[in-house]
Amino acid sequence: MNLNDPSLLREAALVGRRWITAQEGESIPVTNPATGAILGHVPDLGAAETREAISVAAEAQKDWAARTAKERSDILRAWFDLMIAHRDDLGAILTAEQGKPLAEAKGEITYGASFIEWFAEEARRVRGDVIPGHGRDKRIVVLKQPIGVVGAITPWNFPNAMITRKAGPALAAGCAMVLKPAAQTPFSAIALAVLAERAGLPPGLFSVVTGSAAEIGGELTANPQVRKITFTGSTGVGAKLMAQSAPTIKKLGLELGGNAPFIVFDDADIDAAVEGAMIAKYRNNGQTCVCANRIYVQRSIYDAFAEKFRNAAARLKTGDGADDGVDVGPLIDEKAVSKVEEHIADAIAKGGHVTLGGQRHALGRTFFEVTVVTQASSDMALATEETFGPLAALFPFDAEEDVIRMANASEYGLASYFYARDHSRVWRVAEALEFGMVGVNTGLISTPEAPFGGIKSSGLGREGSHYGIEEFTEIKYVCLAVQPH
Ligand SMILES: NC(=O)c1ccc[n+]([C@@H]2O[C@H](COP(=O)([O-])OP(=O)(O)OC[C@H]3O[C@@H](n4cnc5c(N)ncnc54)[C@H](O)[C@@H]3O)[C@@H](O)[C@H]2O)c1
Ligand SMILES: O=C[C@H](O)CS(=O)(=O)O
Repeated sequence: MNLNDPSLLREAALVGRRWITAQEGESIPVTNPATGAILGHVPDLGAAETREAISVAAEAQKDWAARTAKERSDILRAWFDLMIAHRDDLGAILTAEQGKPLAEAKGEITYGASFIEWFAEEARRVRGDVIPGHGRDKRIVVLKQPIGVVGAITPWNFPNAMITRKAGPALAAGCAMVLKPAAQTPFSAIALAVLAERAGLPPGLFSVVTGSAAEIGGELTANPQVRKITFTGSTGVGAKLMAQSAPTIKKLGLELGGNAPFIVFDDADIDAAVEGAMIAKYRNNGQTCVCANRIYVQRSIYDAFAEKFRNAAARLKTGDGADDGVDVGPLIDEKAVSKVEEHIADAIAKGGHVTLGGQRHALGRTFFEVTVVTQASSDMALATEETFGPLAALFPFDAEEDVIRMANASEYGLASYFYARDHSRVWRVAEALEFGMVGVNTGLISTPEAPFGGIKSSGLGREGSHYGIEEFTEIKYVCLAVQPH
């Protein structure tokens, strides 16, 4: 990996005010999923270091909260500027440890940095209220105050943006954060901490603790000094962390699994729908929480859509994300490959037809062919389980009410998409879909300006938008008795 600034790839964890290097004790190798090469090592830390990070964070947060919003905003802005200035290096590190194509990785850096930029602005707009009193001698004031120390746990699929989407609002609100990144992609998180220090973020406010997920997560969820847990990852782990947080009544932010329906109605622009479905399906090799897991196409246009979609998918190039012209990288690990294989085999057994791909890629390792299955049906595993890979399943449907029922028949409620041009249908379907987010005539909806999040088993709370910073504040009601003169 050729970096302009090699110091960004640091084999160390940041625990409070001190860096602990991988050489100082037990360490964990980090590998490139495309080549299997070991990129470096990070320390294998646990509960003791997590406790230290929490304690230092609690102390540092007091002064940070006492600063003006402008002071916090200026430091966040400086962090944003450094992320953009080092975009190429951050992208190279991300591709090396996560596998996505370099262009997509650089895109994630821009997207991730935009949350720091957005919340540098929002920092100055956290407002309370003055409410008319319930008596002539009473005044009601509502204060918005930072919640305090935040525990954060993030996934490997967006190892930069899933962190900044939390750290941005938390720090802007005046909180401190102790982060456990995914074991597969720690270097992206560590590079963010290096740049945060350079931006002038006070020591102790942002820790990156690498090591045992169970031990670090156990301490974050049990320690009473941690007042909020913000988690992005699978629904199963989210539920476990929710239970672990219950004894200390922590505020929760959960960004969990999805199973997005992508619906193409007979009045849609088919070419636009194909373009949107390609993005919604194959971005990050199908490894996003908002991927189109189920593509429903109205029967009268099914064959035309299926042919166009297959031809577009066939043009995607699979390979090492560091190589030019690659559209789709490797899957993160063998477990991910097995999940895709299981969903394909199950679909075939239940009447599905593989019209493209369907096998492990000739490149070996965890590369998998871009795959399209037609004649998909609701009894297939992929209809209810998150595939998290390059498998597109096309379901035919007849009536609008049928596809709404099928789309909503899921434990998940994160993202959904549909293409239609009749404005009454657009309103009817957008209101009927039971999801936190609806893309209408677009397959890409994620942006810091909008509230990202889901309902049902897809989580609690929202990240991004002006709603996002509220998640890191507490409301305090002050009742003032004022004696008449
Ligand atoms: N809703 C969203 O915004 C969003 C975004 C990205 C990914 N996801 C979801 O994340 C999943 C894929 O990511 P993943 O495989 O990293 O998920 P995961 O739940 O396996 O891991 C997520 C994080 O939790 C940690 N973790 C795992 N077990 C833990 C435990 N017992 N205690 C504490 N921490 C623990 C992992 O080390 C990792 O850092 C998919 O379901 C995807 O939909 C959701
Ligand atoms: O995987 C889920 C992320 O939230 C993806 S994105 O925010 O849509 O880029």
